Amino acid sequence: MSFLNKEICDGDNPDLTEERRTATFDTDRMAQVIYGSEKFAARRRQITKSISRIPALQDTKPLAFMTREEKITEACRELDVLSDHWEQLIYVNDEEEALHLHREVIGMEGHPFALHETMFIPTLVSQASDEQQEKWLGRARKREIIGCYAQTELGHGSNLRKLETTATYSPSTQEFILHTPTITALKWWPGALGKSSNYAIVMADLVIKNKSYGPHPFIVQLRDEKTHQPLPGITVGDIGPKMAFNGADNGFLGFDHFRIPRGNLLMRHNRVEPDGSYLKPPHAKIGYSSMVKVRSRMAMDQGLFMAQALVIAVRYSAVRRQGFLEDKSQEVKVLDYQTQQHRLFPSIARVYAFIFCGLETIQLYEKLILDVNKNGDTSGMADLHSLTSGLKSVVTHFTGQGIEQARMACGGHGYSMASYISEIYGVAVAGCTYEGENMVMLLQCARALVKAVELVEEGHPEKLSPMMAYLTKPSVTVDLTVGPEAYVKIFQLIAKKQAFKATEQLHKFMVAGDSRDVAWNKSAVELTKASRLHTRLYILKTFIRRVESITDISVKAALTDLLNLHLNYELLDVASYALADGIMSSTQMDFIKNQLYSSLEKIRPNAVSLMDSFQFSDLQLRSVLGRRDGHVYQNLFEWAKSSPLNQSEVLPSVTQYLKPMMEKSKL
Ligand SMILES: CC/C=C\C/C=C\C/C=C\CCCC(=O)SCCNC(=O)CCNC(=O)[C@H](O)C(C)(C)COP(=O)(O)OP(=O)(O)OC[C@H]1O[C@@H](n2cnc3c(N)ncnc32)[C@H](O)[C@@H]1OP(=O)(O)O
Ligand SMILES: Cc1cc2nc3c(=O)[nH]c(=O)nc-3n(C[C@H](O)[C@H](O)[C@H](O)COP(=O)(O)OP(=O)(O)OC[C@H]3O[C@@H](n4cnc5c(N)ncnc54)[C@H](O)[C@@H]3O)c2cc1C
Repeated sequence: MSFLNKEICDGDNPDLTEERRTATFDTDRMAQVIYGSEKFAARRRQITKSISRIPALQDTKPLAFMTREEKITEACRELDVLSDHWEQLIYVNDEEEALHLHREVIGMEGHPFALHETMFIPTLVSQASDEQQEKWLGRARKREIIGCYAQTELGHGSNLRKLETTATYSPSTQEFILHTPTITALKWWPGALGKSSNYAIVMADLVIKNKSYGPHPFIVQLRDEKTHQPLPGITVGDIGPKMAFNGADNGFLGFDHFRIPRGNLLMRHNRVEPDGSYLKPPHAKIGYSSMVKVRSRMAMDQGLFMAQALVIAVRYSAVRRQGFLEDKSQEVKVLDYQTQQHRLFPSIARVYAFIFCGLETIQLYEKLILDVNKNGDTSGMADLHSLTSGLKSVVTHFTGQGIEQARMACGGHGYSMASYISEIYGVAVAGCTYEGENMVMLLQCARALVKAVELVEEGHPEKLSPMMAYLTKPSVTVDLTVGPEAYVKIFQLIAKKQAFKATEQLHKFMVAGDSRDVAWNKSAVELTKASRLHTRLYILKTFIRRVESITDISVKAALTDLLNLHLNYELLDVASYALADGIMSSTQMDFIKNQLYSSLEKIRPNAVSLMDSFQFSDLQLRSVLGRRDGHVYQNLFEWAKSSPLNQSEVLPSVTQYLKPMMEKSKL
């Protein structure tokens, strides 16, 4: 059976058209699975179409040829155009639609509202009291003010307990005095802080009567709403160019005894009364919820980053012809090489796997905030924290690897900014650092794992959360031909063994006299390994669950091929653990390899459509190499001709330096 990939156009490169015609599923139906519902997949297409009808958002100068200032100005111009059309384009206050709109129009290099949407508003939603929401949330949602999230300092990012910015309460004036006591206390890194934001959520150490209560969120006005000048007592600016994200003004911020009213401490969960008495929150880490929010989105967002790189690499691989197989009269598409498939297809599988996890964790966060805000129920916080800590670390690491492979899969043209892959890479790998450095977050996940192992060892397996239940599973011999569940069983055994080994090592050091912290550090590499395996098991199980739930037969069949590839690739990747512990035999290893190679062949005819299903417009992709029409050579030549260097035949640098130098050499 052949399904028409909906947007086949007569003028497209025939090599791509051929790929689209031979797909075995409908890309609109696949988009419904990717984006979680028929309704949202259709809304995305509708929004993309509406954007394409706004001339001021088309044909912008390529970002690769712009300076940082030009990028920032261009993002602001686009935001201004969008604000004139906002209500016609999306349902106001729909976060997913707003994200899609921004991704499409402004792209991934950053913009003044990036942190406003992802952290400033969510912090007001989760941390501000009803009265405070009344005062600020409406204004923020209407975009009358621009906010950011200022937590990290020059000297500390990971260890929040050592943040140095203080918010000292003065009962006589009922104000907090914000102060930056040292250079290392300067806020450093917050996105959109440098030049765009006029408000910030500032995380500062709450001090009352000389007692420190740890980091708390405050809403702080930074700039005059009319003039945009920094308020007296505030030093603020941009931290300079970065590896990527250069359309964003990540900033620094210092306070010189800057006073804010008592009502600016966000007080949904804790309070400071006028006399300075402090009311504790229901959970010590509730003030960290905005970080958990972003982490809960990261599997989805990183999946979409990797998807963009793979759309480019897979389309290009289907039009790039080089070398011969059997037929010596025509060169083959490089996508037909097994090595090219092995380079790209496991990442395609991971993209789908990450996105399915993201769909789940985004919902888990929403449920958690409802539970906390409506019923004061914080019981889900620990599990979501450990899950999202592991997940953000694993997905960002593999996304970086996948994007780099996509770049190499495009040969020389992958290295050109025309492919846009380097920018996607730069933006995506920032995720290994922001929202918790990956090692630090893997160790957070390990805390929960060790606790769970200790419960099993102490004879309390009934106290384990469902995610940890596999730690009680007995060793069994597994027949891999049975299907996905057999792979899960082996993965569970591997993950369980590593969790117990790492915990055993930790305990051994403690028994030998080390403090828990020192023993923890001596076991840290083994602990992070346990966290990775635990998280990869979760990803694998989510993938299986999602595929099982699909009703469209052809979509399910295509995703089953991808799932099989994922199962075999993941198991092969961790096979050293399984072999060392005698969980798998070398015969089983050979079986997995053969399964993997045959999965590559099965996926090959659907590769282009599996990536087309993400329905990224050319505007969003910003890749000359990955455009939907597949006319890569013409498009590359036009792009190169448009380079500012090619706008004159002889550059001033030649007239000024090279010519005189060559003349001198003649003498
Ligand atoms: C187009 C562009 C697209 C997308 C991008 C756009 C915008 C986004 C871009 C960038 C955004 C980036 C924003 C940021 O980076 S904001 C700054 C983020 N910073 C961090 O993440 C800091 C990381 N550090 C921490 O989170 C913490 O310091 C810590 C490592 C978790 C340790 O905290 P600490 O207070 O010292 O606690 P511990 O003593 O280690 O643990 C005590 C106890 O508490 C548990 N815990 C910790 N955190 C939480 C939590 N959030 N929820 C629930 N429980 C938590 C911890 O596990 C431990 O529990 P035990 O039972 O083991 O005792
Ligand atoms: C693009 C980008 C955007 C950002 N946006 C924001 C923002 O909007 N708001 C904001 O507040 N911040 C933001 N940040 C800052 C970011 O959250 C921090 O940089 C991040 O949390 C890492 O902290 P750090 O820089 O202190 O790293 P460090 O902790 O100094 O990490 C350095 C090394 O030390 C290791 N290390 C540190 N602690 C431990 C430990 N306990 N055990 C083992 N190893 C350890 C790490 O693994 C790492 O290898 C952004 C950063 C980037 C890159």
